[in-house]
Amino acid sequence: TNGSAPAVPSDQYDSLYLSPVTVGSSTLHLDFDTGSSDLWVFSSLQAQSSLVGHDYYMVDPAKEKQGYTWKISYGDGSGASGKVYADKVVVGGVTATAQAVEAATAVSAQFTQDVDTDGLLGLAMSTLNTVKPQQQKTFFDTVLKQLAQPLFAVDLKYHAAGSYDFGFIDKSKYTGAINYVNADTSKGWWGVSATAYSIGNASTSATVSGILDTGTTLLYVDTPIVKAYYAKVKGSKMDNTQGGYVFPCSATLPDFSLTIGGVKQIVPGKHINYSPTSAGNCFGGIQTNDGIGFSILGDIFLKSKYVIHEMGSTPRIGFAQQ
Ligand SMILES: O=C(CNCCc1c[nH]c2ccccc12)Nc1scc(-c2ccccc2)c1C(=O)NCc1ccccc1
Repeated sequence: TNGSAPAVPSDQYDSLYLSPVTVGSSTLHLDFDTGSSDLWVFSSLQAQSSLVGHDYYMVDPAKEKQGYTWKISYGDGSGASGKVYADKVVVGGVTATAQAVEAATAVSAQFTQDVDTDGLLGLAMSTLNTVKPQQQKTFFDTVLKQLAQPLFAVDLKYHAAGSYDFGFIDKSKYTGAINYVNADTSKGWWGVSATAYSIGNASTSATVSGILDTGTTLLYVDTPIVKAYYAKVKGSKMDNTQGGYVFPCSATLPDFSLTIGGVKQIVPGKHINYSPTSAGNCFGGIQTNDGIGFSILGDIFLKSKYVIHEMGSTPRIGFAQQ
């Protein structure tokens, strides 16, 4: 089988993208996340006050995986935890009949206040799943064998609705060739490495290793690259109070690219103006990966491409121009 689900920006800045998913008998709007591996949802196990504004999963005690728990925390300090159920999950017509559904009993304020997000659907390797005493499969792993092809394709868009395709490549969603590289899945993520970067039309050799991550909004790369980029943006500065590089909203932003598999993957300058700040300037879509230890190729990087994640005998990533 095959299936496709829309990916709709949650706000005017593309902070995150939401996709409709049937979980049990509820339709929830989840953030598909290639940077983590838990399918967790707001649930009836939480206090009503935490559920205001959210759709949530009505747990059925008969479906509980007794004694199973989960607890996840992310780099921004957000997180959630709870219990585990086995229930039907449907994404774009693709059905997992007994998918591990991680029902929240506690969710951090970062998620509770974001009333549009009813949970996350992890699409990294199942080796990163946090369920104890036994790790559970991601939705993709659960349905893999029933898919016509062992892949999903990510089509996130700039300030517009895109899609996630499961089991097939949609030729109408890209132009030109698909450029494939092997994925490094050894750390549980969809890892890739670049051999150069370019700012405007100046290219520099460098090794940039990172992960593809639909669950992270921005593009985080090594500090020297970030400094070199904003050196080309008049009036830009690192503003610690705002948590990153900012610049005058009228600034012209150069394109940025990473050369992966010998092909320049270009991020248009326009996409690097992420959002206005409360201080009257604009916040950069490229920021430093200080303290993370690798680069995170988040939505800012992804939203100009059609990216195929293929879990064949050798996991591969395919890049094509939207
Ligand atoms: O966790 C994910 C993907 N799921 C995100 C779900 C999510 C976390 N808040 C959310 C808020 C809304 C929607 C989804 C999420 N990716 C990875 S790999 C390494 C790090 C990391 C490790 C150490 C330090 C920093 C990052 C992260 C990370 O924390 N990204 C989020 C982020 C990255 C930078 C800044 C903020 C957040």
